[in-house]
Amino acid sequence: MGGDRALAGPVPRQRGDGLRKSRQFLRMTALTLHHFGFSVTTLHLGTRKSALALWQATHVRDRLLALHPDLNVTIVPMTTTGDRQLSGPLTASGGKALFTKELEQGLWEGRIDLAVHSMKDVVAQLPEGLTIGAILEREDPRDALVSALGVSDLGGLPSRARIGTASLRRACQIRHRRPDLRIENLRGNVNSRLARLDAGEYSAIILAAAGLKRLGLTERISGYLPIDVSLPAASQGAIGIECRLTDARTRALIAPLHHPGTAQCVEAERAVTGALEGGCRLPIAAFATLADGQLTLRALVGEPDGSQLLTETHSGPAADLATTARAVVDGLLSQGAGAIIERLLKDGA
Ligand SMILES: NCc1[nH]cc(CCC(=O)O)c1CC(=O)O
Repeated sequence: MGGDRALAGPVPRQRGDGLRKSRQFLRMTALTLHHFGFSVTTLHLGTRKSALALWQATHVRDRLLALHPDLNVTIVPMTTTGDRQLSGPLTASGGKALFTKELEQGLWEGRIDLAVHSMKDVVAQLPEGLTIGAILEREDPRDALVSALGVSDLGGLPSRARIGTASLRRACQIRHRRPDLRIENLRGNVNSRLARLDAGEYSAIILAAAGLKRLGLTERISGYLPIDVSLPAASQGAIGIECRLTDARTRALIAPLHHPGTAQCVEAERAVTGALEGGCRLPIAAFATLADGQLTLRALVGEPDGSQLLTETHSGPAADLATTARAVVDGLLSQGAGAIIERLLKDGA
């Protein structure tokens, strides 16, 4: 390296040489320090400020430090537009991109190197130049019932009981089984939703089991809604780490956290919601499992009032998950999902 140049004598100085040399100097310094047991690698890890987001960020930091003891990881809590607008239905206020945009801006500008997200909150189409560098092993994907009286399933709730959820997906599936229940809008972070239940506003609320478990609130779960009662949202329970596409160093550092089985399921689920313009403006669910290299994908599109609920399930080799996802989407469309989606998107616009 550089030897040929030295033998060839002085080289005319070129524009950009200085910059290249100082970069090279920094790199050599880092390598030398590393050689003597020092490391100057610091990663800035961006996160939202909710308790769940901070738990997830801390979890990713701790797992990175366990893998790379020399690494510095600085957590950078950021406020997103979505966090500032926590009133009214999510569907009316611009959707879930609002929860990731500021973090993605931070990645773009180099203020952070990683952004930790619930994959459920990550939109189908990532901004240019960014990638999900790792998806962690999924936590419990089910929805959980948290009820004031400890009722553990939908059937045990009294007639006309008030149920808190802001999710069209949850509302549609609950109403399908129990048209008498009164679904009421409930937004906010996990702890504020629990506080409103405790204040007596609802008989029960529905939350992702994953969030409750991560926050050490497992004992608040009155019962788990089975997958065939409440099909989960695409990616529910999975944490993703977003980074710059070209940031090879960061991508290499997080690569060991990647869980390929979870990633395949999440990819199949997101293929369905992506193809159907999903997001949180529609009652739409998608959930995949893997067994012996076979991926089974189930998805659902419904009417918010629960009057219609279309489901489709297909299996195929995990290596060919795009074909399975396509079959599920085509099946839903041939059952009439297109008309439901078109009408709901028009009404919501
Ligand atoms: N929409 C908010 C959100 N995003 C991710 C989770 C739960 C954790 C997860 O799915 O990984 C939650 C809360 C909830 O749905 O109860």
